[in-house]
Amino acid sequence: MDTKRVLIVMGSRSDLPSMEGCMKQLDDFGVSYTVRVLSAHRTPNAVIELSEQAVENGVQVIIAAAGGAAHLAGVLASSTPLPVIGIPIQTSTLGGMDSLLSTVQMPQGVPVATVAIGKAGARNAAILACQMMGLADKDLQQKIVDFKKAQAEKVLADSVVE
Ligand SMILES: Nc1c(C(=O)O)ncn1[C@@H]1O[C@H](COP(=O)(O)O)[C@@H](O)[C@H]1O
Repeated sequence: MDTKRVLIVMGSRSDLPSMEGCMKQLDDFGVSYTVRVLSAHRTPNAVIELSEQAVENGVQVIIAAAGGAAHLAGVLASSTPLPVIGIPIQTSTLGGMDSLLSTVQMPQGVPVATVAIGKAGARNAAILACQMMGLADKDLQQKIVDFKKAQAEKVLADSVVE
């Protein structure tokens, strides 16, 4: 099996539309990833097993997305030494504030690096994962440098409104 550097886990297939930007951003940086749909509530044993095996499978960063009572990222973080980035999925009932608080408010000793609610957060999770991996991968780090430069140039080019 090919080693994929990023493991993306989402709580439900209903989260997929919110996650497309995350996958696209990793594609743009040329970073390989695996996507799994598993739930800390519905399939707890499978989530723990996946997390426990992540290091030996060659994973470097885990990205976890869940909505509502979003315990997925925290449960993944409980069973791996790898960094876990949590994406709070936007919800129709509480706007994603439920997802945000249940992802970010981890107890001491089990951090989850939580990004913004929804699609912006999903894209930022991919960028943050690449920044982490860029510490030991100078080519990837250079791609981040180029990306930020291009982004800044675009903002400056569009900066004059009238
Ligand atoms: N928050 C969690 C977890 C978990 O934290 O393990 N598992 C599923 N979910 C979330 O439930 C929402 C509704 O899921 P369904 O659409 O399958 O009912 C999704 O946003 C999912 O991430």
